[in-house]
Order: sequence, then C-alpha cells, then structure tokens
Amino acid sequence: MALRTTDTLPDAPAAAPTEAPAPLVDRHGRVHTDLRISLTDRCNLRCTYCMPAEGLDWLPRDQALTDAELLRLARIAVHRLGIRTLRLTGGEPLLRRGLPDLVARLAALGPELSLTTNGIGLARRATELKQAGLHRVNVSLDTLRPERYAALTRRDRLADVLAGLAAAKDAGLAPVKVNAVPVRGVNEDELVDLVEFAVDGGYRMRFIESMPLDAQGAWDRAAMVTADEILAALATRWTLLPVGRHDNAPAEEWRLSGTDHVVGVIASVTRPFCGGCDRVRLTADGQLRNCLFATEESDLRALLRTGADDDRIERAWRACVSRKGPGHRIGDTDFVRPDRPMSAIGG
Ligand SMILES: Nc1nc2c(ncn2[C@@H]2O[C@H](COP(=O)(O)OP(=O)(O)OP(=O)(O)O)[C@@H](O)[C@H]2O)c(=O)[nH]1
Ligand SMILES: C[S@@+](CC[C@H](N)C(=O)[O-])C[C@H]1O[C@@H](n2cnc3c(N)ncnc32)[C@H](O)[C@@H]1O
Ligand code: SF4
Ligand code: SF4
Repeated sequence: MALRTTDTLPDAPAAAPTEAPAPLVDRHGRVHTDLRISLTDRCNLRCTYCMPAEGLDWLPRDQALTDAELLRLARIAVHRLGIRTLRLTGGEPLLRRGLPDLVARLAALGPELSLTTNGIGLARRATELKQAGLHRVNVSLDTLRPERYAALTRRDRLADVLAGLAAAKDAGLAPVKVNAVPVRGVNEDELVDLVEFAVDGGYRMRFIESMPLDAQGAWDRAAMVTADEILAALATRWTLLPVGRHDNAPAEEWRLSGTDHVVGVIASVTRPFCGGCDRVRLTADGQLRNCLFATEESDLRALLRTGADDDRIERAWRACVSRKGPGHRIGDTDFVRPDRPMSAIGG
C-alpha cells in the first residue's frame, strides 16, 4: 500500500506484546479501553449547535499529528495500554487526506475500528474504507427535510448524506448508526420520522442530548430536548422495551416492541453515564484528554517531537488518565466549559 511522503517514522514496527498490558486505570478505578481519535478539526458543514456560520480558526497543518505520529500513539495505546476500540472522529474525519491508508494501518493493530462522520463523501468511499479494515460507521443526520437540513447545517447536502448511508450499508459497515441531536423548535417534531427512516433503511437510530460544547457558547439548556421528552415522543408511536446499555456505551437502548429494531438515547446531561466511563481522547494536534469536558490536556505531540521513547509516552498517558475527575459538572454552579469546542476535541 502506498504511504504518504510525510510518513517517515516507522509506525508499527513492534509486534503485539505477548502479555496483556496493565489496565489503563484512573483513580476512581475505571479501566479505559476506548480511544477516540480526532483526525482533523476542520469540517465541511456548520451545524448550528456545533459551530458558527463562518467556521473556526482551523489548526495550522504543521500542528496536526502526521499519520506516522498518530500511528505511533495508536500502537502504544493498543499494545501497551490495553485500548481495544478506536473511533475516528473530528471535525469531519473524511476530510483527512490519505484516510484509507491510515485506516488500513490502524486496523492492522487489531482493535475494533469505527468512524463518526457527517456522511458527506461517504458514498464514494465506503467500500474503500471497508476494504481498508474499517468495521463500522455512525453517521450524523438531524433532519430528513432538505430545507431544514440546509438551514441546520448551513449547507444543502442532505442527498449526499442519504447516499452515504446507503453506501455504508451496502459496503457492509455494520451496524450503521444514525446520530441526531434534537433541538427544540428546530427538529424536535421529526423524532418518529427519523426512527421510521432508520427502520426502513436498516440503520440504528440514536438521539443525543445537546451539550454545552458548541464553539459559540450559545448552548441553552432550555433548547435541549431531554431523554424523557425523546422517549415520550417515540412512545406515541411504539411501545419501547428497555434493553439497557452495552458495556459502558453512552447510549441507553430501547427495542421497538414487535420488531428487532433498537433505538438509542445518549443522555449526557439528564442521565450522565460518567461512572462507567472507559474513554480517553486524542485531539488532532496530539493533546490527550481524559474527559470530553476536561479543562487540562497532556501534550503528547511535544513528547513525540522531542524524541521521547515509548516508555516515556506510556507514563505520560497513564498519568493523564489517573488524574481524571469523576465526571462532567454540567448544571453545577462551578461548571467550567473546556476551552476547545466539540469539533476540536473530537466529539
Ligand atoms: N458525555 C459524553 N458524550 C459522549 C462520549 N462519547 C461520545 N459521546 C457523545 O455521543 C454522541 C455519539 O457519539 P459517537 O461518535 O457516535 O460514538 P458512540 O455513541 O460512543 O458510538 P458506539 O460505539 O457506536 O456506541 C456524540 O455526540 C458524542 O459526543 C463521552 O465519553 N461522554
Ligand atoms: C463533533 S461531531 C464529529 C464527527 C462528524 N463531523 C459528525 O458530525 O458526525 C460528532 C458528534 O457530535 C455531535 N455533536 C456536535 N455538537 C454537539 C453538541 N453541542 N452536543 C451534543 N452533540 C454534539 C454531532 O451531532 C455528532 O453526532
Ligand atoms: S457536528 Fe460534525 S458535521 Fe456538524 S459542524 Fe460539528 S463537526 Fe461538522
Ligand atoms: S463526560 Fe467525561 S467522564 Fe463523563 S462519560 Fe464523557 S468523557 Fe467520560
């Protein structure tokens, strides 16, 4: 497989260790097995609950991790820290140049590998990504109405997303999940329609409570549609049978009675799931974050670029996770928003 010219570091020379790594554990006893990697902070949409119309000051290219740097950190995570699942996100991860090569080399490390995307451009890349070793995708889609989609994302691209979803399913990237953030007065009247769309298309629908992580700082709790409201809306059409939560996943699931279809709700605000958190995050510029809402980061890029060996990076990683707090404090009087918005953290 052709490598990018920037890939000068040996990225995966070490064989997988024969002994299981020591768990990546925090001071609350939570073991971390899931790494979310932001591939870029850039995006080709401008979702109103995420960023302003004019976009953001994107990271200069030289500050982003190269593929080789990213692969080295992923190898340390999988071989030395017990990470078992990798999720590629952003910004919009499909904008990362050379993505299929990167996916192939991450997949070769052996974790479950998934991608969260807005779906633009997925139609022409789904098969290639599947062949490279990607296991599954989650696609964001907040509305099925073209005009509403154009207003909400500030881009007229609904048809591309629908084509991307279909292509992902055809490519065997299973299960294909659909993520929607309901916002009061914007798309909250479409919850049943979205589930019906997912049932018809063979996708798995999930609804997400909006979080105070938009770049504009305009999040308004009153505009957030709560899990209770989401479930009440769906209950007008289906009987919902509780399934629970898989492992430590953010989504709590319900089965639609009389069907095999499952709907998920990610209720970060009204039903926080921090007690079982198994996640750690790497930003596109190589900062390790022990929480979505962390207010401090560990600079792994600096270690990479000053010649640190794997032992040193492993120690920094473990120290960062060990300092993790019990959970977010949304709603508390002392809640502090992180400096980075969701799109620059890797949602
Ligand atoms: N509060 C909180 N929200 C999260 C966390 N991880 C993901 N989310 C939110 O959940 C939503 C969906 O995330 P996805 O990228 O689809 O990932 P996921 O739900 O973990 O994916 P699956 O592995 O398919 O269950 C996004 O809005 C995320 O920001 C987390 O650790 N904490
Ligand atoms: C930040 S995006 C990055 C990946 C890709 N651009 C996408 O939209 O799927 C990841 C997820 O975060 C969600 N998201 C963005 N801003 C959010 C917010 N303020 N609150 C809750 N979820 C948010 C999006 O809907 C999406 O499902
Ligand atoms: S939610 Fe995803 S697609 Fe929408 S602006 Fe944010 S990063 Fe882009
Ligand atoms: S808010 Fe932080 S502690 Fe809570 S689930 Fe998300 S990443 Fe984990």
